[in-house]
Amino acid sequence: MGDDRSDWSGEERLGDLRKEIDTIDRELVALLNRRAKCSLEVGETKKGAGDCIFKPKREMQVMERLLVQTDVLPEQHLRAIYREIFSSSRKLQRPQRVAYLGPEGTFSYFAGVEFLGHCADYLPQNDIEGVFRSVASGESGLGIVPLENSLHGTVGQSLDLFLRFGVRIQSELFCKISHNVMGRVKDLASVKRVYSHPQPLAQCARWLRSNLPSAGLVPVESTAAAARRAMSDPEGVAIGHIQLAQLFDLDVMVRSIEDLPDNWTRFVVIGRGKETGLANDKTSLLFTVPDKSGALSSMLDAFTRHGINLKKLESRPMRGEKWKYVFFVDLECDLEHEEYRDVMADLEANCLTLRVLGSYPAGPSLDVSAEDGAETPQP
Ligand SMILES: O=C(O)C(=O)C[C@]1(C(=O)O)C=C[C@@H](O)C=C1
Repeated sequence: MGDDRSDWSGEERLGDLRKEIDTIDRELVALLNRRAKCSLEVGETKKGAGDCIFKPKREMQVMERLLVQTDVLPEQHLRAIYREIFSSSRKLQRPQRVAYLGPEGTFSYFAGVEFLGHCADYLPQNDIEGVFRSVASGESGLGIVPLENSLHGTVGQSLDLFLRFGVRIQSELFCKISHNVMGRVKDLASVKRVYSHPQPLAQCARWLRSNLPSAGLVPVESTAAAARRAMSDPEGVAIGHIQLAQLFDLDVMVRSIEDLPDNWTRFVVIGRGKETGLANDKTSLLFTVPDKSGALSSMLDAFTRHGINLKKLESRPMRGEKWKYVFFVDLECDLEHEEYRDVMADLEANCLTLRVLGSYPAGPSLDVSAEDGAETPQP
């Protein structure tokens, strides 16, 4: 009974292991502080040189090196730990606000936290224009905006805002979007109202028709606003991100109700700075061409001549000039790197105007639809 020798040795072993963990934790905190001091010095150097704080390519290189080294610690855990180390490091160098399409609980919010960590100060904006404005004015150091969706295509508003604001793309990320039914209703049969943003309502239309045919669909300005409505409606549910349930104290009633499950949104992080030095993977450009036969194809030929892969080509109306268009392209190269100087000259010779929106590393794929967030392979 209580004095079994094997229990005693088990307790001794536990005591020893806890002592070992305490020692390791002391060493870890000492090392984290050493790292933080280094980061502060890096920050001072950058301030002197007018350089930007957020260096996504450098963060990815550090991460890749560490992943090779990891042993029992799974990749996903190491990534989560380092996301927060980088987040703290950036904040130590310069407290940075991150503007996003609010309120707290939207997919933009979760994309931001999943990518930039919890140490940043997230500043909700009423619309995407507010995000661009906040970054361009210097109120926020960074902003996060949706650029395109794998099922619904380009977010035209985001592209158009690049024409009005002189901000640059610093990084990209791909987020898996999934929708859930949440509320304080005892069962589906008692649901009278379904609140959500029009897009999730459309993306779940088939499921709603089959499972809640007599409930009224109530479009609201965001999925977070829907969760707020569901909180005070005993016969209403919200559709949105699963973490809204925790934020608004709702029960998750049904998970992943989207009609097409492979739903990804590409977000970009915008800022005012330009990362220098490290060769990036992608470049986004906007350009205009003369209104004459072959003008666009001579631009495309220039990409072909230099062996540059075009990932995306989109045209948008030019502001204030009807029936004239501006072209947005994503290229698989770092056009701002010195080795592309001649290519840039060639491109400039073939267009009317050309603006580099940013060179940045190819983004990770994050399953922000998961309860605790997780990395998944590229779609
Ligand atoms: O290497 C830098 O430029 C740093 O500022 C350091 C550091 C880091 O903590 O490792 C911090 C922020 C950058 O986004 C990249 C890396």
